[in-house]
Amino acid sequence: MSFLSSLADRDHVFDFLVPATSPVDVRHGPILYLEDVSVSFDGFKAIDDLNLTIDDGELRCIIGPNGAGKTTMMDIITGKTRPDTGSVWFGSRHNLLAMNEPEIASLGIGRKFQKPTVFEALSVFENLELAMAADKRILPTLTARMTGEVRDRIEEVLETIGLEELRNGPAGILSHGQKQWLEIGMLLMQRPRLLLIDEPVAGMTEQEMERTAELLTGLAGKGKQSVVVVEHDMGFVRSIARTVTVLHQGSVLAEGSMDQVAHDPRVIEVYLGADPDEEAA
Ligand SMILES: Nc1ncnc2c1ncn2[C@@H]1O[C@H](COP(=O)(O)OP(=O)(O)OP(=O)(O)O)[C@@H](O)[C@H]1O
Repeated sequence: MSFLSSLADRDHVFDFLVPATSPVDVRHGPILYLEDVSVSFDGFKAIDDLNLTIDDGELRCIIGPNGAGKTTMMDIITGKTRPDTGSVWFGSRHNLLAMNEPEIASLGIGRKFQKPTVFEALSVFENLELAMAADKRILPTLTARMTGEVRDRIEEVLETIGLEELRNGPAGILSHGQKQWLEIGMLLMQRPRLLLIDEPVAGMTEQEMERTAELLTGLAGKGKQSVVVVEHDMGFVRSIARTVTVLHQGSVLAEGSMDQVAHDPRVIEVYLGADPDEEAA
């Protein structure tokens, strides 16, 4: 919309009038919208005219070969990398390209990297408590400032991630899978609207993978979170995916149900290999 026509549009809300913390507005569209986004590193186009739309409450899986641009895409959404061109919107109000990383995080976009980074010496409970604290160096319990509201939220999150029984044990003794769930719980403490999760099941046992599938599918939903999962494990993707986006050379090669993309000849050629049923089973 041009500046002049936006002046005439009574519903138009100017960026500078919207406080960074105002709630995400998904009444008229998606929760996340990337349009014609490109970024080059030393002349190499890592993201090339990328278009992506994530609906409110959706659970989307992103797959693609190494170097397809999945991490760079996440970096652009969270403000770590600035694209050369394009636009990135969170709901219809928040222009993410006008914000820095902390501002974007405070809007309710949580990111989980592949490797869990919990505080091993602290208990599971304290890790969740710390995720809520404004000053990460001081546990609220030490200053006797933990409110009932925070305590209730911790209880809720402990139940969601299935670690109630382990609440008082040090996070260091958790299995790899349990650490991943705790870290997801730490993100949930902030009541995010969008979760970006990088390879959640790498290194997990079958049982942990099943539990993670339940956790992620349970988190997604309208009025709850939207979840974007980058994952290489096709069995896991098949078990959780409604819609799969295949990235290749920085743009969307295919999008659809797991079955649709697994049988797409272009996807088979660049990513899945010759036998989609075998690879995607
Ligand atoms: N900061 C950077 N400087 C130079 N090149 C970069 C930078 N970040 C990413 N790239 C390049 O951009 C391309 C896309 O990388 P990216 O890490 O986004 O891919 P990916 O899909 O996440 O891969 P993987 O599945 O291996 O994690 C790669 O060729 C990578 O080498």
